[in-house]
Amino acid sequence: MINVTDLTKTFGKNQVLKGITTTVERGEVVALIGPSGSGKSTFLRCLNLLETPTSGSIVIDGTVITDKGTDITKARQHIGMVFQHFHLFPHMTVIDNITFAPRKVKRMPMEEARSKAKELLERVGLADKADSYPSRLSGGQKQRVAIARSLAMEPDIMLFDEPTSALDPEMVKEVLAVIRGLADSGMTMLIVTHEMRFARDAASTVYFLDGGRLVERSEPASFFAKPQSERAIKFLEQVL
Ligand SMILES: Nc1ncnc2c1ncn2[C@@H]1O[C@H](COP(=O)(O)OP(=O)(O)OP(=O)(O)O)[C@@H](O)[C@H]1O
Repeated sequence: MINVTDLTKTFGKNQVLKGITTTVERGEVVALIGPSGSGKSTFLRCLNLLETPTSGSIVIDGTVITDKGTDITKARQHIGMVFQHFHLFPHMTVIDNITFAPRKVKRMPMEEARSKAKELLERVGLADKADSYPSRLSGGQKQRVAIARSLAMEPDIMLFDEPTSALDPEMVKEVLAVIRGLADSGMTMLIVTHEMRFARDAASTVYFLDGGRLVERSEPASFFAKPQSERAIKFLEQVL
């Protein structure tokens, strides 16, 4: 579904991604872990062209999105992204946040968009918050609205960039439960996370990045039981 070949990204003189090659299958849930600055977010952001790769290629469902002349808006329609800070539209109600893109981009009729939004709110446990404004919600609720808003575009792939890092500990669980539900439903997902337990329990594959390289790519059970590289061993000693 996603084929990445020899992907590099350089900011000024800083080569942040140093040739990443990998394949993500449909339905795979990839947890991206590694030390701060190892390139996890940059890798994720390259997948929906929030960062333009310096070299290499990314092919999603047969479309080379890294070609010059790629229609970025079109490429992004199939990829949802959820950020650490929720980026909700503050002056719109929850339901208007969710219906905005389907109406504007897909030209979905209002009634259909609202009915889909209500289903999504149900799914993330916020059916009673449709008419609230984001400022009235807790961080965990805001993040769940952000997830519903991404899902409203019916993406094939969801990208999560540290979705729980800005949340108080008691809210982490509710957001991870929603993400986990999505994983169980077969959504293809890549998640940059510092939640090792989540990576171990919910991911199908763990990517360990270090210094801009994909150092290990394995099933969580084997990665956490027996990491192969010195760097991963040291990293896990620090975080577990
Ligand atoms: N827009 C940018 N301009 C310049 N440098 C950047 C930019 N984005 C990221 N970097 C640099 O790229 C490197 C990797 O950053 P990235 O955010 O991808 O790492 P990360 O592994 O996600 O780290 P963290 O866990 O701390 O979020 C860092 O040195 C960072 O300063």
